[in-house]
Parts: sequence; C-alpha cells; structure tokens
Amino acid sequence: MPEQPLLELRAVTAGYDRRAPAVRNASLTVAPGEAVGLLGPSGCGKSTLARVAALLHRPDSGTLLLDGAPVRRWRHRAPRAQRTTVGVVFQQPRLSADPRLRLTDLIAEPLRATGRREDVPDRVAELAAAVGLTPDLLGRRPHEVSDGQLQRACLARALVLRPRLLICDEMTAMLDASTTAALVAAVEDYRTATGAGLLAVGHDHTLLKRWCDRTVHWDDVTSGTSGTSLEPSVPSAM
Ligand SMILES: Nc1ncnc2c1ncn2[C@@H]1O[C@H](COP(=O)(O)OP(=O)(O)OP(=O)(O)O)[C@@H](O)[C@H]1O
Repeated sequence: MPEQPLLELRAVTAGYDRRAPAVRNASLTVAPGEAVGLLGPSGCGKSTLARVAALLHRPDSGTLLLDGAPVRRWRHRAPRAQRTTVGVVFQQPRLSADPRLRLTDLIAEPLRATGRREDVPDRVAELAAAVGLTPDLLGRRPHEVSDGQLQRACLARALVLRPRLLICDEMTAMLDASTTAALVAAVEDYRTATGAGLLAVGHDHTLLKRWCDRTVHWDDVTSGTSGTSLEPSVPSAM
C-alpha cells in the first residue's frame, strides 16, 4: 500500500479576490520525512499556497489533508493538533516577529500559547544552540539584531513545538551565504533527529535542488500533472 502523505493539497484555488485567484488548481504532496522544493517565479502564488498549507489562509476551493485528514478550519479556528503539526518560517522575519518581544520570548511564544510554560527554559536553550543564537542575543529585541539573527529566532520559534512538517517560504532569500548554510543545516539537523517533512518554497534552483529530495515547478503543480483530480470544495465554515 502506498504511504499516506503527510501533506496533500488537492486542486487548491486560493487568493484575495474570488474573481481572480492568485493560485488556481494547485496539487502537491509531501510524504512523511520527505523534503520537497517548490520552485516558481516571483508573484506566481507560491507564498499564498504556502500559507494555505500552513493553515493560515483558507482556500476558495480544493482540499488540504494532513495525515489523510481533511483540514476544515483555518487560522485560530484550526484544531490545535493540526495547527501544531506544521511549523512555518517566512521570508521577512521583521513582518512575522512581534517587535516588543525579546528573542527568548519570541521563540517561547508557541509554548506559552499552548500551555507548556514549564518547557520554556529547556526548549529555548536547546533551540538557541541549534540555530546558533548566543545568550546575549536572546535578551535583545528584534530592532537590536540583524535580519539573519532574527530569522534564526523565527526558525527556532517554528521548531519549538516539534512540528512534523516544516514550511520554509523563501526562508533564506534575504540572507548571506553563511547564514543560509547555517539555517539549512539547522533544518536538516532537526529533520534527521525527528523525521519531519519539509516544504521549501523559493526561486533558487541551486539551493532547492541541493537541499531537497525532490523539486517541483509551479507550472506542474498547477497543471494537474503532479497531483490528483478535482475535489469538492472545502466546507463553507472557517
Ligand atoms: N494580501 C494580499 N492581498 C492581495 N493580493 C495579494 C496579497 N498577497 C499577495 N497578493 C498577490 O497574489 C499574487 C501571488 O502572490 P504570492 O506572494 O503568493 O507570490 P509568490 O510566488 O510567493 O511571489 P514572491 O516569490 O515574489 O514572494 C501576486 O499577484 C500578489 O500581488
């Protein structure tokens, strides 16, 4: 029997205006433990699809399955078990980090939000070491660190609940080569230790081909060649 995908997107249409969706009929799977690179030109809709896969953006139609179970609710309405299955890192850390939080609290945020305060000291120390953040940096706020340092904290935050799927949306696009290498190595160490799957979104062929088990191009994802047939729309409830 074929292995059940960890993530499956079936004929997903999504965007910001139903009359002109940013993503049309996109289908994609990630198997447990697999690293898939999604390549495509700027503006084609990759980030929108990544946000759907991260349960942050409700699609207009199509189906998203996690471990074979359809996702019926998005954002804060998604069941906690599904929400915590997926960790996500975005391209611009300054847009996804609360400027008031010290890096230590930024990393710990998902633990506090899920009532696991007692895990904070150990997990923050462990992850800071894994992503290469020294203790003095952990006490600073976002405006007191570099983009690369802030992105390291955002990666640590994405890993803090031990997601089984990590989505990296252009995670290293703004960073230099050595920070890119360090962040990719931190992701790969995490995947080796936990068996987590990865969806890495970007336009850097060289990086994604080196990093991932398989790369798919946006044109194939949206032409129906990499996925399945049309599925019923998601239910109307959020
Ligand atoms: N919040 C939004 N409101 C309205 N339109 C948006 C919004 N975010 C993105 N778009 C539009 O949706 C389309 C797809 O954008 P998206 O960010 O998904 O593309 P992308 O492939 O990730 O691009 P890039 O590689 O440049 O980040 C673009 O035309 C963009 O202008």
